[in-house]
Amino acid sequence: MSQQTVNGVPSRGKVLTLDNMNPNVKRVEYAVRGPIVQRAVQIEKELKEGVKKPFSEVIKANIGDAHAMGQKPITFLRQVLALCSYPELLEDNKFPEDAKKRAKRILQACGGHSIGAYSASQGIECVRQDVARYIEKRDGGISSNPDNIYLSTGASDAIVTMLKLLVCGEGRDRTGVMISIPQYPLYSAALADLGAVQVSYYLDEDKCWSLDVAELRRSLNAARQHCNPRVLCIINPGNPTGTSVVASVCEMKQFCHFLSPCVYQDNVYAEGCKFHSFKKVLFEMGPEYSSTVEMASFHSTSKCYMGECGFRGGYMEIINMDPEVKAQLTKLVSVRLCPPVPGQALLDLVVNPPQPDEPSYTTFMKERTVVLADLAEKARLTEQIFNKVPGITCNPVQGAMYTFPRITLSQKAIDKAKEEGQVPDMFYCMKLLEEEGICLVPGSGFGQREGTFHFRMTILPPTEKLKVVLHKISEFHLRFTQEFS
Ligand SMILES: Cc1ncc(COP(=O)(O)O)c(C=O)c1O
Repeated sequence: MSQQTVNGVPSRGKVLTLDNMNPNVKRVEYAVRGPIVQRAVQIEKELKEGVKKPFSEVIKANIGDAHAMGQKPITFLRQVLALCSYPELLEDNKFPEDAKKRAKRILQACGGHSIGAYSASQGIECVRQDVARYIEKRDGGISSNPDNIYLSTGASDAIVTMLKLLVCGEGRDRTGVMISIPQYPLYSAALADLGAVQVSYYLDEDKCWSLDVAELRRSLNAARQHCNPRVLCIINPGNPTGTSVVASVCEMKQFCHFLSPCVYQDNVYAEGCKFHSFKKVLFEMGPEYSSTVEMASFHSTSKCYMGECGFRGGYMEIINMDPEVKAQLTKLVSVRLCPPVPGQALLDLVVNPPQPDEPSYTTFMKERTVVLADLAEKARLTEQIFNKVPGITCNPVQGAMYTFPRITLSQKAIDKAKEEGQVPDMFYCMKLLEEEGICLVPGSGFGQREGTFHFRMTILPPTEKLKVVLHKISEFHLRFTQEFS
């Protein structure tokens, strides 16, 4: 047999091929940056090259990235980070004294007094102390131990670390992790990567995407037939559904572990709705729960009013974890040395913002309030505009920074999508992208009930731009419906 050559040199077959690579990695899917986003990037390049399109820019409403959508950084956060990054600025009198004080405190806590040095693997001690104090204040005085706080590279890293710790067993003993449908695809992707069993429970779209305990029980009982469901994950407030989960958590004791990502804890807009931490709920349920339910909750610098997702700051708090397992967790996080130190510094400012007697307080509060008030207004506008369109049904955006409206697609549209080799909502979103330059994520990337179709859109674009986006989607929907009627 003749040997293949490349430029005259005999070529050796690849050692790593699709057939022999880790099969779990091939099962990983992450719609938020999937094929639709790749096409959006390609269209942006085509626009730059002068290709004529019916629009002049691509609006990427596919991801919760506030700064990419034009949100300005909060002054105090960036002042302290600038001072930490370039301590010579501590001599500059343009910086307020409280920002300097904070920067000095953080620098002193850093190895070598520089944010360029590694920190302890669990995170800088004084930052963990500040996180614990923040949690105590948030939860009305329920104590939090800095030893139970682990700083992380955004929330994603901590969530994956916790899942790693939890997954074990083979066959029917394999760990099952209950996640909501729709869900944020980090969870399904991490479960696929780790070879864990995804156990889906459905949120009730007709009741504003609420969590139904009977559905949790159904899903748990069904899962027991084929795996070992040990973990319940509840995203609160929800992504992609934009709803604020107010759940009865009496069922929680059935689970060995409870994961509570609450990266949107400041993003609650609906009147009468308030963020409830599950830790607080546990303590309100009494010591039978608060001293036994093993729980990990997660927060991040990526969302809320700061939107500083590029800094990759975050933390997790664990409660009731077996001390020997905790030692394993500490060992596991030490393998990646430490989370980014600038992200830790930023997190410190988020959990310990300027106080009323400090010079930066007024500006800080003004900037924070404007961002959150704008988001609340955009949440309201989104629901209002979409619900005027026949064929789009949009639940109130009570929290987080997304809407997940239901779209009615005709059989003709569904058949056409099939002909094109696409799932129907991908077909819809691709067509929207090609015709209007708006990039959304198809609902199928988050999971949805069979026969229903949705898309996820962030409400982050500036208000005037958001209005244009909402109207363009509305007009597109009417055109699409007519084309496939
Ligand atoms: C529910 C949920 N968990 C985790 C994350 C990850 O956030 P981070 O940027 O902190 O890794 C996100 C980001 O969108 C999210 O929506």
